[in-house]
Amino acid sequence: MELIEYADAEMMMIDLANRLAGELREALGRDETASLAVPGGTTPGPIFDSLSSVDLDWDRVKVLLTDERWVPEDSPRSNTGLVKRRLMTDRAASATYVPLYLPKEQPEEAMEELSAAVGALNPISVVLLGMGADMHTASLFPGADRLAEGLTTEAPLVAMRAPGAPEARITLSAKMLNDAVRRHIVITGEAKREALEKARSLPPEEAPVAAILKNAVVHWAKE
Ligand SMILES: O=C1O[C@H](COP(=O)(O)O)[C@@H](O)[C@H](O)[C@H]1O
Repeated sequence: MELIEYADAEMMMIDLANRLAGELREALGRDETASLAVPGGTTPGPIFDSLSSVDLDWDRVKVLLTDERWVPEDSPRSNTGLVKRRLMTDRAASATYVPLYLPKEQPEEAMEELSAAVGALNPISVVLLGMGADMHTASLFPGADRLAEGLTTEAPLVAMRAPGAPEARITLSAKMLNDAVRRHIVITGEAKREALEKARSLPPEEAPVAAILKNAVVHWAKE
């Protein structure tokens, strides 16, 4: 794992957006299309704001989430809603969105269809992940019902329900995340920094982020 510390969060978000754009450009130089997986939650909005205006061959880029909460797109909890509002706008509006949600009662009912589309992207060119202070990443939560499956399966996606999460989730598996060509984790604040340090000496069953730290670049700013 490589750790990059930034003087402030605003600078980190801009730098990281530029770095992701550079890696996507590199991928587009190699292949006909490139893919970018991004987190939801409260952290990545400013990265999306910068990235969306970058001059890139966006019509050759596929965008997906690292995980989704099983709620409709118009819910304030929807990660899809966030990505559509803040990333897939401006120049990035011409990218193709690969969904992690379908309007079905439970994620299991959509698993086959979603897995086929997501599995076809393996290896993802660039993955950006967030992390919670509880050491979850994507929707690989400590104490989740299918955490063991999420950490070991060859499948691209796993449905997940966790004690602290109000709705069912769907998440990229650890394998799908680790297969990515480039992998970044973005965190802010002292609590998450402490959680990251703790995770480094714990097994993934207790600290799921530990499963994807190898060869990842962690970007941290105090706030
Ligand atoms: O629920 C989620 O949480 C994590 C961390 O979110 P943050 O609000 O602490 O930044 C996020 O990475 C994940 O994609 C999201 O579904």
